[in-house]
Amino acid sequence: MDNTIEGDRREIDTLDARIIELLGQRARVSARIQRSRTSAGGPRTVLAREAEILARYQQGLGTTGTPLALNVLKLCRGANSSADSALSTTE
Ligand SMILES: O=C(O)C(=O)C[C@]1(C(=O)O)C=C[C@@H](O)C=C1
Repeated sequence: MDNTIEGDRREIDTLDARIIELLGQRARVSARIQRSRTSAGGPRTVLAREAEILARYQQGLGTTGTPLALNVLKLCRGANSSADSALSTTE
């Protein structure tokens, strides 16, 4: 029983590490888009695009998908700041 729980926890830890890595990767791609748009004089955020993303998370994960998507977007908007060292590793 304990062995099964320990094994499953190791699997969860591995999955969480992958999710964190993917979120960092997403944030770096998002920062690239935002930099490109703002350096051309555009806005940092595009609400229509964010609405598409919210809808996709909700479709895939149900109502919990919405706050999750909002936090993913928040993370990715913040990744543009040079003070954010946790996400600033190169791709
Ligand atoms: O798709 C874009 O245009 C982005 O800038 C990326 C992104 C995102 O992280 O998904 C970030 C900010 C925008 O408000 C919309 C979406």
